[in-house]
Amino acid sequence: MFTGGMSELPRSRPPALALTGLVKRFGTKVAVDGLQLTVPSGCLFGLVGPNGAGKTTTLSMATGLLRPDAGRAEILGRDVWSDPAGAKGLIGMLPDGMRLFDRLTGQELLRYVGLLRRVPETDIVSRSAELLAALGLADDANTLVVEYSAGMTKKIGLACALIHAPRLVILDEPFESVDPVSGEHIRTILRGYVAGGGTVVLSSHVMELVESLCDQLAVVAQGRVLAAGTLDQVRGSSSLQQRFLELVGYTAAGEEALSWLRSSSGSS
Ligand SMILES: Nc1ncnc2c1ncn2[C@@H]1O[C@H](COP(=O)(O)OP(=O)(O)OP(=O)(O)O)[C@@H](O)[C@H]1O
Repeated sequence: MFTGGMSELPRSRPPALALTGLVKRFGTKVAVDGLQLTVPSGCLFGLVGPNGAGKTTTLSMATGLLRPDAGRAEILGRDVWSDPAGAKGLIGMLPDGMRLFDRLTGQELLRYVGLLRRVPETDIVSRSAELLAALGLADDANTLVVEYSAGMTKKIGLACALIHAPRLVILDEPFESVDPVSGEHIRTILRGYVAGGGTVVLSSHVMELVESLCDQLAVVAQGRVLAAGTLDQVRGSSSLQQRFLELVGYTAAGEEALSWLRSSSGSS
């Protein structure tokens, strides 16, 4: 279980995110299996794991989108399930496959989210313009979101997660489908946000990205945390990619695997 940094925190400063004994089953499948995770305030925290490890399910429970079968999720000391308004008011989130009101333009969508989050009108205007410019969406501010590409949709979703300047942002694969230039802009935005005291939790499959961006991380597999802590604590003297493969038990496919695919004497 990860507890890095907690002992130095004053009692009055709860962790940004504390997940305790989280469990979620889908039928007989145990997607999240007693997961424990503590994310200190002010860090950029990466959540990595193989496909089906339980990352999305965990983040959905952490953000109040999915009710756990057991366990607790607390955001800055507020229980997500007994104080949903208090907890959700502190976060911005980019869920996996988020459904947006896509018959609005990008600018209209940001205004709508800003109003829901009680951002003053003048701030909505200035923040929307800044976010759209920073994410390379300024030219498409008046395009309907339904017409956005996958990467553009991801970026407008990220802008929606940030417009109210929350204390914690939880982002499920924020770099998926995003081009390298936009990816660099997103990194800059997230670093600046954390430098200003915010906390980011993001999931990703790209180890190099997590290695270059995150201060701390957790490796999740089969619904449990296998390792967590600072980058150096988790990877030791290996690269994160190498350490990840060791932790999740990667074994190379045998010579005979998919031999038909390598054959030059196929039937057609
Ligand atoms: N709604 C659902 N109904 C049934 N099973 C589900 C459901 N959602 C998730 N699962 C199962 O729970 C497990 C964890 O899924 P989850 O989406 O949380 O993994 P993940 O780590 O986010 O995976 P990926 O990296 O592929 O996005 C998987 O075995 C998945 O098949």
